[in-house]
Amino acid sequence: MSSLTVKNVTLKFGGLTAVGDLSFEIPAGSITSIIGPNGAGKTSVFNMITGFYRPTAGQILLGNESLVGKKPSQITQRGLARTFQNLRLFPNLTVLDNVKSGMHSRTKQTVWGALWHTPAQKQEERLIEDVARDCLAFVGMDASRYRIAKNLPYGEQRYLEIARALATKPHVLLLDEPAAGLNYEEKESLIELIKRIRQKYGLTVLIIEHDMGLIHKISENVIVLDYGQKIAEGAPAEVLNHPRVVEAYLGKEEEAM
Ligand SMILES: Nc1ncnc2c1ncn2[C@@H]1O[C@H](COP(=O)(O)OP(=O)(O)OP(=O)(O)O)[C@@H](O)[C@H]1O
Repeated sequence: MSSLTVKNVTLKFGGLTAVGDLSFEIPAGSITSIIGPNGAGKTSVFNMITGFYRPTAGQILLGNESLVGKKPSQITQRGLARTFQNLRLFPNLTVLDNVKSGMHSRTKQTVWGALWHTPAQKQEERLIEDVARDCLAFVGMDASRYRIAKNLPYGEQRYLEIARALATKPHVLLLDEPAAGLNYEEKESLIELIKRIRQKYGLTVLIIEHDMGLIHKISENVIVLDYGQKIAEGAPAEVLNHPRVVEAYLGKEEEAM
């Protein structure tokens, strides 16, 4: 397993610096949260790690390998998987097909094999189905596998995105606001699920969240961004009471009032 390193990373959109000279290291096997007020640059960081945006400057490394310049699919192949703030499911496909759709960047299927249904292709399809069902069972959704994704309750759609990410067999799982829109009980189950994921798959988890209760309960390390800069990092108890962090959040609330 490899650590994930963000080194002096900057991202500019024209004159706007969304992320400025940001550095941090996520130890392999840890659960880390990235927090910060709206517009602080959290999703931009995820988008750079997963190849959706290319940093204007700096390095992003998985172990010793640079991820900068690689496409999202190449980054998935290297073992990083993510979920999105706004769900990106295929709404009209079944739950099972949604999970299988995430796995093709990790399979060896050729176009000919897929067209002619060769024995090797059939065997691979069976394997894909087994892995997809295992991941669904793990998040408690195997019984819903033939339901159409858009008909699921919102909380289950969020779990489905997690199952789809897990099916790519990642080493690093990035969750973008996984608790958004969930009620208290659903959030408590999510905390248990994330802990079980780390325990079972031994992977590194990086979470963007606004829910302080969840951050407190789950994170070993918290990184705080404001205006694209890191303003604090450390254990949740100390970071969440840090004067600059309190000021960043309260300042934003006052501006919004
Ligand atoms: N594609 C883009 N083009 C131009 N500006 C962008 C783009 N994506 C993000 N930004 C800007 O970069 C800054 C950081 O945005 P980002 O979405 O990363 O913040 P965030 O911390 O994830 O916010 P939120 O909590 O609201 O999701 C914001 O000022 C945003 O408007």
